[in-house]
Parts: sequence; C-alpha cells; structure tokens
Amino acid sequence: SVRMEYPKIRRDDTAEELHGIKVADPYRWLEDPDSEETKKFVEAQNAVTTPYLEKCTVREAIKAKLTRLWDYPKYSCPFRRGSRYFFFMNTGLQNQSVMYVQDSLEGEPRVFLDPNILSEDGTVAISGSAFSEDGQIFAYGLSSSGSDWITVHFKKVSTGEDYPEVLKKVKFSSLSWTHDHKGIFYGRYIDHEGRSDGTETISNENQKLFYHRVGTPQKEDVLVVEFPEHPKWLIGAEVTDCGTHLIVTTEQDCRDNLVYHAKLPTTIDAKIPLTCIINVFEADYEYITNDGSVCVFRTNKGAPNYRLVKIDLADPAPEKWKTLVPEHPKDVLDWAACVHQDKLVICYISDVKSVLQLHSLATGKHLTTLPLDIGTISGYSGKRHHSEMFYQFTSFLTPGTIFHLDLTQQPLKPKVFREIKIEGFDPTQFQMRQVFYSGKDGTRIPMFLVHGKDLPQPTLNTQDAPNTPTLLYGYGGFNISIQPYFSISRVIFLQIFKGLVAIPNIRGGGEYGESWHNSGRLFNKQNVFNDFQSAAEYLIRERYTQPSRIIIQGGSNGGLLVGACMNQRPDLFGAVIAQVGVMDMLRFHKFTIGYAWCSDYGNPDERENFHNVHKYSPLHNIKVPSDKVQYPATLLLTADHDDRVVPLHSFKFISELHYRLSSHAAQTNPLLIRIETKAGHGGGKPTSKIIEEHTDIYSFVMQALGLEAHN
Ligand SMILES: O=C(NCC(=O)N1CCC[C@H]1C(=O)O)OCc1ccccc1
Repeated sequence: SVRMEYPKIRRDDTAEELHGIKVADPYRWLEDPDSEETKKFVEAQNAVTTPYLEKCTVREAIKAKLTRLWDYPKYSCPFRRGSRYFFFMNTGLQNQSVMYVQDSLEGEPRVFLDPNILSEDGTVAISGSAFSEDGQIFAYGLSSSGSDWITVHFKKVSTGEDYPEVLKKVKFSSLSWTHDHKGIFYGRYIDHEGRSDGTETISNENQKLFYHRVGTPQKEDVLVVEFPEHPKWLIGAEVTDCGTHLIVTTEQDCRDNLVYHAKLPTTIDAKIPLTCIINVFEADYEYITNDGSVCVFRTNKGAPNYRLVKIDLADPAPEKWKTLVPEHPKDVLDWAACVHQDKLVICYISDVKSVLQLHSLATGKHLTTLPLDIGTISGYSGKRHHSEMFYQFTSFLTPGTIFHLDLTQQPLKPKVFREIKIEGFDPTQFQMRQVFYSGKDGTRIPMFLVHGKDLPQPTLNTQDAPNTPTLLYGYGGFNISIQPYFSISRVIFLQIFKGLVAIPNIRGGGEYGESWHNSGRLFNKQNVFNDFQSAAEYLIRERYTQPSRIIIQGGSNGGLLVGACMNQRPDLFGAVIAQVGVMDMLRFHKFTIGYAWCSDYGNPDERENFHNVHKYSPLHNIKVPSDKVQYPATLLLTADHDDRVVPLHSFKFISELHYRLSSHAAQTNPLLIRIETKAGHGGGKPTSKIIEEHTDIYSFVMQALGLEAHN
C-alpha cells in the first residue's frame, strides 16, 4: 500500500533533567490548546485522516448498518421518587435519552425532561441528578460537549418549571438533599480561574463543599466544608437515610478515602464541624445505610474482596467494628443497597459474572439468590423505604432485561418488567464463552470470547493460518471490572467481519478484588501489558487468528494499554484503536484531574515512580522495529473537550510516532489521529457522534487490514 504523507510538525529543543536523566519533550508546545499552532496541528492531522477514512468504499454501508441496528429502544430501570415513577428511554437514534414520569407503573408516561431540546446537536447531556426526599424537586447536572464540568439546575416536578438559579463551576460532585427538601450539598471549584468549558487543561484543585438553598442565587450558598491544607482532596457528601447526619468522604486519588460525619444543624448557615472516624488513606469506605449512630459501610479494609461492616459513630474505634457480611473467599462484593427497611441487596462479581442476593440487614444472613443468566447487573433502583426494587440484566448477547421484585411477596418471585429486543439481531446466531489462559507469570486469566456460531472452528491441522478478524479489547486498571455487557457495535463487528470479539479480564481491574487491582498497578503495571499480550498469543496458539488480523482496542487507561503494547510488541497486532489514551506518563498528573491517577501509576515527581512509568510511557518508548517489522495500523482518537484525559496526550504521541516511524522502510501501515470537536472523554456523547465514531473505526480497520465486509 502506498506510503502515507504526514504533516511536518515542529519539534523544539525543550528538554528537562528529570531524576537523573535528560528527557526531551519536543512537542511540549502542543500542550497549549489555545495557540494558533496547535489549532493548525489539529486541522493538519484531520486533513490526512478524514480522506483516508472516506476512501473506504463501504463506509456509507457500514454507517447505514450501524444506524439501522442502533435504532432500538433503550430503557433504564424505573425508579420511584415520592409518589411518582421515572425512567429514561431512548427510542433508538435520539442523541440523548429522554426522562419520563408516570403516576403509576401502568400510568401513561409523560416527558419529564428531554435533554435533546437543550442543544441543536445533542451535545448537552444530563450528568448527575437527585430528587428531594418528597420527590417534589429535581436537581440535575448538565454537561456540554462531553466535559466533566456541569451546571446544576432545579426543576419543580409538579409543573416542570425550573427555578431561576444555575450553579456553576461544579465538577466531580455528589448532589445530596437535606430531608427538609430545602437544598443540596454539592462540590464546587469556586477558586477556578478562567474558562471552565472542558477545553482548558489546568489542574482541578481546592474543591469545596457548599450548601445551596433552592430558589436562592448561588452567591448566597453556604461554604460548609473545606480542606485548604489539602488542595487536591475531592469531597463527597451524603445525607444519611434517616436525614439527621451528613457523611463526608475525602479522596486524594482513585482509591481509599477518609470518613467524617456531622449532626446536621436545623439551619445551615455556617461551616459544619466534622468528626473524623477514618483518618488514614488505606481503604475504601462507602456508606450504605444506618440505624441511629450505627452505620453500615462497604469496605476493603482487611478484606480485599470487600465486606460490610457496622461502625458505631458514637464509638468508631476499629476494634469495636462489627462484620455484618464477611468477605467472600473468592467473589467480590461489588455494591450493596438497603431496601424494604430490613433487607440488603448485595451484588457480587463471581468469575466476572454478577450474582445478586438479598441478605438480612439485622444479621447479614443470606436470604435468597435471585436467578440470573451469565452476565451483568447494569442497573438498579430501590430505596430503604420502598417495598419493591428493579434491576437490569445485560450480557454480550442480551441487550437488556429489566426485572421487578415486590418484596412483600412470599416466596419472592422476580417478574420480567421489560425485555429489550432488537430488530435484525438474532442472538441464537452467536455464541459467548469464557476461557482461562495463562499469563506470562502463570496467573490464570479469564477471557470472554464472542463470535458467530459459524466461526470456522480452529482446526489444528490445517496449514493456512486462520484469519478471523479479532477485536481484542482491554482496560486493566483502577479496580474497574470489565463484565459482559451488550454492545451493538460489537455485534456489528461480528456480522460485518465475521469476526471474533475477545475480552480478557487482565490484571489492574477489580474482577478478583483488591489483589487483582494491586497486581496490575504501580510497580506491577507491566503485568497488565503482559496479560494483554498473552491473550493475543493465546488466540494465535489456539488458532483462532493471526497477528495481522488482531485489532487491539482500549480507551483512556485502556488507550495507555494499547499504546504500550504496540511499542512492546509491534509484531503481534495488525491494528491499534487507542481512544482518549493516557500517552505521556511523565506529565499526566499536571493536567485537570490527572493527579488522581497516581494511585495506579505512581507520582512521576518521585524518583522510583518516575523511572517506573518512564519504562512503559507510550510517548517515550517508540522504537523503530527491525527492518522486516512495522508498527500496526494505528488510529488514535481524541476530542477537544476531553478534560478527563486531555487531548495533548494523543497529539504528542501521534507526532512522535510520525517522527520515529515515517522514514522506516517497512512502515506502510497508516498511523493516524482523529480529533473530534464538541466532544469529550465519552460520557454523554450524542448517538449521532457515537455512530460516526464507530463508522470511522470500522472503516479504518477495513481499509488498513484489507478486510472484506459481509452484509
Ligand atoms: O479521574 C477519574 N477517574 C479515573 C479516570 O477517569 N481515568 C484513570 C486513567 C485515565 C482515566 C480513564 O481511564 O478513564 O475520575 C475523577 C475523580 C473523581 C473523584 C475522585 C477521583 C477522581
């Protein structure tokens, strides 16, 4: 294939001496999103990528197929607030799901809030919300163009009218009502200078907790909690189920938190004095419910697979804690909620599949396990004072099934409340399996395989290497578990390319609790890359596919994963899709919320951590392969309002790839970047932009790997 011409991007002599080594950073100037030169860079890169994608002869056919199959109704669990029921629903191609209200489960749904009317291109999304206890006022966050910043609005439920005030400079905030329905606690970056629209990259510091009284202007909000000596702490606040106390948590990164509490004053007009009950960052503590001063927390303190403990706020010494639900030896206690006054809903992850149980709140004793197929609980709604609950099940081949459980029944019998079906998708044509493969160090790693029933079975004796296009997707970090969930774009990959989707549950995730997370972070981070490469080697050894047919895909921390893997094993993959990736591991902590990722990566300002991340940082480990080997066809994707992982990571990485590889004789695979506008990290992205993105990814893959499309 013809060699690509890439834009000539200026390199300057910026360099620093860091922890004993000289580190050049010739594209440092790309860190300024507002400079004319950076804007020209974006145009120049898109000017190369767009024609390449449009050259794909079946691009329109792929888009039509994606659009047709995408056009199926999507529902959330219904949830009761006050005397009304609400749910989100998307008829299929709406840019944003619409919020409906019903006076009863059988009642006629009425539009309650349609975010689609808030912008002409669907780029305004609901991001966070909370009803007052009586269900009469709805507090909701709106995010524009995918930014983490939100504005908070208040709607009177009975009339649908908004109150006049809008709360600004809000980010990474919980919204929690006092039970007198007068107002909410929320996190605010009141000191933030300059614009807060998600195109800025400055670090988010000095979040403070405010109390807002509905119907008053934001400038009258009361500063209730701040930690001026800890500018990087993020503050969470939750009013207890009984309404009398405030539970405050602080996080300095993406793991562990402190816990404070306070009795709520009847009038909130000054700072609230807190009592600290957990004062060391060594575990996660999540408030579930309380009876008087005795609170139930989900924690991994002394329990890497998590457990539920009772802590008496009046006597919080650890030796006084009572274990309510002990740690399971193998399964991870993923989340818990209190329902019907005296029951706990507990969701476990067992070999990556969800297990949903009811336990007694009083004794912790297991009451019943709700029947589930192999898959994931992707939604839940229920409150302590409710006698019913809803939960949503999904899997690779199940778009979504919503169950209703009436807890006053004996025996308990979950009822299918709604089953989502898709025209043109027949799940019986596909197969999903879980296999276990060995990592480089012998660790057994689970992997889901999804493919058409007609996938040519890997026959070990045929000479010709199997050439099934294989999408190998991974994340590998932050205690996040990649469980089976339905993705119509993956189904289309299987259909168009007669392909295989492989999802290895590599270390760094939460699939097997804290130990799985710890064995994939800090100085164990290379295990994550090894596990992912071992997954590819397993698929090749088992004759499912061959290197040139493997497409590795990852987003954010998963973008780092594929960026590192393409550097370490350019020979092992045919294509790389790196979405909003973390590519500059020496500087990630300097921008927006990047410092919070030091819990997985380590702080590069510290010598040992610096040398550790320097070893795998994608930007710093591009190596020209031997003369027969080339880098896989690579597509980086990012967007101008991504303020979670700022686009500079991908800008610098594509520039360095071009600089290092474009003169490598064997490098005929394209190395491209797709930079979107009015888009962010992914949350809240409108359906139209999602379909465009998947269309471009599949067009890229088809073009680059010379795949044929089956209709
Ligand atoms: O940064 C994250 N989450 C981690 C995250 O988004 N990461 C971690 C690495 C890159 C990117 C990703 O993988 O999506 O969320 C913001 C936040 C809120 C409250 C407390 C701490 C942090």
